Amino acid sequence: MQAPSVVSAKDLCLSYQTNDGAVHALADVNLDIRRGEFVSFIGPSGCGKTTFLRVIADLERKTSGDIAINGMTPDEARKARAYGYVFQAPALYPWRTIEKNIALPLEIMGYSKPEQKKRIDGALDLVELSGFEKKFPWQLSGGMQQRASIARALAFDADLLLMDEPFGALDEIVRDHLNAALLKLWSRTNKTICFVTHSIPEAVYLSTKIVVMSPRPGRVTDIIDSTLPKERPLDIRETPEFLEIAHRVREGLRAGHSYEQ
Ligand SMILES: Nc1ncnc2c1ncn2[C@@H]1O[C@H](COP(=O)(O)OP(=O)(O)OP(=O)(O)O)[C@@H](O)[C@H]1O
Repeated sequence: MQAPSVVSAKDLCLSYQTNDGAVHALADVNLDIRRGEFVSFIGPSGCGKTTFLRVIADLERKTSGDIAINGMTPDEARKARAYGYVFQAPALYPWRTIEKNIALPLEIMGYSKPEQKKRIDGALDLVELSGFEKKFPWQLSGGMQQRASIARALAFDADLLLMDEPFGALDEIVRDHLNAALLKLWSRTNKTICFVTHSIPEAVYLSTKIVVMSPRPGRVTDIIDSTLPKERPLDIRETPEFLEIAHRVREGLRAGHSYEQ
């Protein structure tokens, strides 16, 4: 039996109106994401990756077509706190400790102090930052700060995690470590993850499904279901199976690129 649908897009279009005319950020996107999947979105700048996440999060409105999140409209899903959002930069408040940063959205939502504490401790444990709750963001490395932002997104305990290039600004070694940690977190929690990246190895290493996109208009050019096992040590990246998937992603990106003038 198939897992239930978490995100379902049918002929989804979104155009931004600008002084230079309409920008077709998403054109006829059809995509079905099921519970427990790890889906990466990859493509050159401007192909609509962020826009797609923003539509799910109800930060942008579709122009036409349909989008459902857990069977709800984006507006209903936002009110039901159906997802956590992790941005490119950590976006932590420097004057608040790590635990106070994670607590902020929980305070706004009116959780009791003991419930806040339980959720903060649980989220910090998941990103392996227990013991750092009293530190300020500037006392942590870039990678730890990004883990703290992931903890903040996890504190709602939503089934869906939207991650917009969360590790893009980090060096390769830290990124490798966070990729492995994220996979562990994903298999422990069975969350559904939508992850934007520019990196082919990162997309192939993390994903059960890779969505290749191309710009002008932003559209999906290939959807690749990974054949890699769920358990993935970092050296899986040297196996023929891994390289084969990476090759298909690269071909998809190249085909999309030739579309540009
Ligand atoms: N608020 C906006 N108003 C007008 N055009 C926009 C707006 N936001 C995005 N765009 C345009 O829509 C297209 C898709 O942008 P989007 O940010 O979704 O792409 P992306 O694939 O995430 O790019 P990147 O990899 O650079 O983050 C681009 O051409 C962009 O310039």
